[in-house]
Amino acid sequence: MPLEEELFPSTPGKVKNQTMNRQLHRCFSSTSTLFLWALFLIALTASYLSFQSFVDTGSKYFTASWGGIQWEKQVRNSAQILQRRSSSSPGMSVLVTGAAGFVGSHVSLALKKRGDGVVGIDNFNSYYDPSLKKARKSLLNDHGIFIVEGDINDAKLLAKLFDVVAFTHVMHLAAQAGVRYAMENPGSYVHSNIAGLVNLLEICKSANPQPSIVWASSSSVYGLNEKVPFSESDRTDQPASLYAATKKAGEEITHTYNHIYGLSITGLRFFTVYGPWGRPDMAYFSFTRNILQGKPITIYRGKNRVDLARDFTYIDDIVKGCIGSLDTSGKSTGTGGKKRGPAPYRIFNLGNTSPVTVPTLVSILERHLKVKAKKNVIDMPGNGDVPFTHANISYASKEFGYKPTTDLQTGLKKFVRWYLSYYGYNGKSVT
Ligand SMILES: O=C(O)[C@H]1O[C@H](OP(=O)(O)OP(=O)(O)OC[C@H]2O[C@@H](n3ccc(=O)[nH]c3=O)[C@H](O)[C@@H]2O)[C@H](O)[C@@H](O)[C@H]1O
Repeated sequence: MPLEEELFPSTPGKVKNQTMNRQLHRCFSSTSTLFLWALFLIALTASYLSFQSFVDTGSKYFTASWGGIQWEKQVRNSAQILQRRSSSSPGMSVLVTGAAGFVGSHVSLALKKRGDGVVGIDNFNSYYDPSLKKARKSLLNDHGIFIVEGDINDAKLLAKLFDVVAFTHVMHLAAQAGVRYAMENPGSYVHSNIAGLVNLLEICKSANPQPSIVWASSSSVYGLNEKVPFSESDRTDQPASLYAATKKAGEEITHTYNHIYGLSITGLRFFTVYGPWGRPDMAYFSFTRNILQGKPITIYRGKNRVDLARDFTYIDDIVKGCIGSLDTSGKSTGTGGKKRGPAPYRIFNLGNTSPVTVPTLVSILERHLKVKAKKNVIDMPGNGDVPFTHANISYASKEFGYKPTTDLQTGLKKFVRWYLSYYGYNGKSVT
């Protein structure tokens, strides 16, 4: 009805009829509104209930991805010590975190081969190609090592693992690695290297018996230190990257758990580890891929055109250092989360003691690959890199006879052989 007609009707009778109609209409429309509201509420309740059941199914699925009789059996079998080395050395049962990683997979295999029990945990994140991690996992699986897919931040999962197995040692290698990536994704370093570490230590401190812990720190903690070679007692309070800062924080955090709860702690400062099954994000690996694919490589150069140098350390030497550390770690002293006496707290450099410049690394690769690199040399961007690293290894050598034996030339030859057998000459699938 037009507005004027409603305000000024032409006949009074019409007004009465229209008023009745309007009331009827209002009544009808309020019933239909009610009906619509009821429908809406029913739909809301239904969607809430189906969401709840989705959440339930999800958590059941999550729980089901670990746990259960079969899963526990796999964990127990994998942790079984198969060979005592001597009456004084009964063998270990080791939880290896980051077991599908580069160092983790090598250490796990070496432990298993000499008869120790090994259970792995790895979150298979996509920082680099997870298919390489899956391939390492299947290699370990062939040797009877079970890797649980999970995150070290998952307290329930870690507690369950310690319920099932009384681990004597934890080899903690799970971490967010990479110096320059810390500028892109700082949160991932806090998540794994700080929060994950604390979560793991919380579980270890409450475990009964407490395990001894050996874990991966990094040469990067020396940061802007200029005294060479780097010794464990040198300054480590000038980190050049967030990665280094989180590793340094790890050294302080583990010290606290050693001090308060009597956990035996050994921190290993690895110096640019390389070798077969390595990390695709590292220079030697990405250079190899680019050289073979005919793509240019970027070589950073330090201040005043000085070449950058690293104390590149071959994986087999690092594995020996890890095992030597485990064998000499000594016992944790706490029970029920309470310290009973002082426990060992140690930090070792694991390096090669002979730094090599990045351009030399490239020329060794060119020789092994028989391909010339397309080089693009630029000044080092302010991205967390340090100009050089050089390890003094006398402490590790004294404590457990650490003695690296593979030079860069020999180690890269082994790496290239593995690379070509794994990816082929084109290596197109490498990401
Ligand atoms: O010892 C460690 O604690 C660390 O070692 C490793 O870090 P880095 O020593 O930085 O190794 P890596 O990236 O291979 O660069 C090697 C050299 O190539 C130079 N570099 C690198 C990339 C590039 O494109 N160009 C280049 O010149 C670069 O400037 C550098 O001079 C681990 O990644 C790290 O996780 C940690 O474990």
